[in-house]
Amino acid sequence: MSGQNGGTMRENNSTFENRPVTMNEKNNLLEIEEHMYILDDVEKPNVFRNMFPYSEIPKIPFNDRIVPHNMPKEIWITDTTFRDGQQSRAPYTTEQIVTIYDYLHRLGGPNGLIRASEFFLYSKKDRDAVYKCMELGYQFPEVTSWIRASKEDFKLVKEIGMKETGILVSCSDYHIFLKLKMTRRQAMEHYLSVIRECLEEGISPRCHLEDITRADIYGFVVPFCVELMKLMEEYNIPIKIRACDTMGYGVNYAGAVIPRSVQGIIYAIHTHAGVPHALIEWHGHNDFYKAVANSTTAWLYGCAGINTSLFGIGERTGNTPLEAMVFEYAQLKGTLDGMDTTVITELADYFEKEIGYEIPPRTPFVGKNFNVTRAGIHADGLLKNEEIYNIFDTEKFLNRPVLCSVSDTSGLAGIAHWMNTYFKLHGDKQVDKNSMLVQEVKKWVDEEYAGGRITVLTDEELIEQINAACEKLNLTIG
Ligand SMILES: CC(C)C(=O)C(=O)O
Repeated sequence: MSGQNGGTMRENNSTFENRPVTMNEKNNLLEIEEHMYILDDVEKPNVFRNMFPYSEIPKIPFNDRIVPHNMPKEIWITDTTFRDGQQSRAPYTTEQIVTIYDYLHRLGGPNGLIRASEFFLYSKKDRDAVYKCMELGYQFPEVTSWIRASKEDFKLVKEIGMKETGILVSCSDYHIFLKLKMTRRQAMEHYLSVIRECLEEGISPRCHLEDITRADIYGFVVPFCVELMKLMEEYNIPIKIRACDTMGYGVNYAGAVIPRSVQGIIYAIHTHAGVPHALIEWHGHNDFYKAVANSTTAWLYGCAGINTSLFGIGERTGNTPLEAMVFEYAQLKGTLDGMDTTVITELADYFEKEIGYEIPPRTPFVGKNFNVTRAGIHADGLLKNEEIYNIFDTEKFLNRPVLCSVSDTSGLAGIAHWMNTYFKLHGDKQVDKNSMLVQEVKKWVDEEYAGGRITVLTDEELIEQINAACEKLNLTIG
């Protein structure tokens, strides 16, 4: 596998066929590699019109270069709820930030799988939240910052006692030429000087390579990362590379062309720029519904950290949802490694009740309906064995027992299942779909819909009808 690029491809065709590589050859090769990825200081921006025609829907070209799987031994999640998340909504109060941070700590478990979170430092309120979170004394999530890239702000980060800060280093020509009005060389020199200032303060920079899925990977991103790795060696301070799929253009299809190929980008950063797995992070957006799949792909191809935000709240269509990556982690690794998934339900309740954020009902893992089955025929299956229509034991992992909502299509089985779940009836206490009680309630349900109702029945209505039926039949429930 060598550099795969649209316009400015430089390939390494050197091979050492069927014989051991000598030390000299290895050193030569390393030198060649380093010089192969020199900055391509183009005169005009490369906006990849073949992929992004703007007046047409973006296109996904393929060159069928296959990237090998290369999942790091250790992978983790990082959080941007208080940065990208807050950019897209009304700011959280200091108290809300501290409460959410505390939940994140519990969710991440003793192994700190929610490794870090990033905070604004702009206002007093922002800084108060940081102080309060730091006072909790948790190792994880590490409290990191997001600042304007200036000497004063680096000093502020240091004064507060933080080790790491995010710095914006936009890398596509859309940003370099069209927004910053710079050439690639000017942008690179500017970024490197800012990062040097940060290192001079002893702060570890996390470089946010904005818009990487529209950037010239071998003409700018790799040469820039090679320079960053040299700075890292010079200062002996870790430099993180955050690959930001700002517009959600990344795709995870095998053989797709960079800069859209997630695996191609991660491969280039790790193999050709020499960035260690632990220092590569992926930050996705969901504009094309791909935030989760792309993030998992980034893990699979060499990225250790996936940056996420709670419930995917972030700019436009949002970021990779944190809770989704918890379950992706468990599926890839075969273990939760100590993460407490029930905290996800507590967080969802907190967001709805305390923050007033309405979680769309069909949202996986947290929406009101995520494990609610409506159709009668499905409910019948659930009643026989809940595994048939539930993704996993949602009661155990999320404190959310599988539910069957009652509507005109629920049938007797749906009503019986609703009662058993709602009243937590187990064993011989359970009601049967053929019982008098269920039949009596069904009569009322049928009348409701025969009268033209089109909405599902609420819990309160059902409880009222069940109580009335129990009284009529001289029964008690449970
Ligand atoms: C502003 C940058 C860092 C970002 O969040 C993104 O690229 O999505």
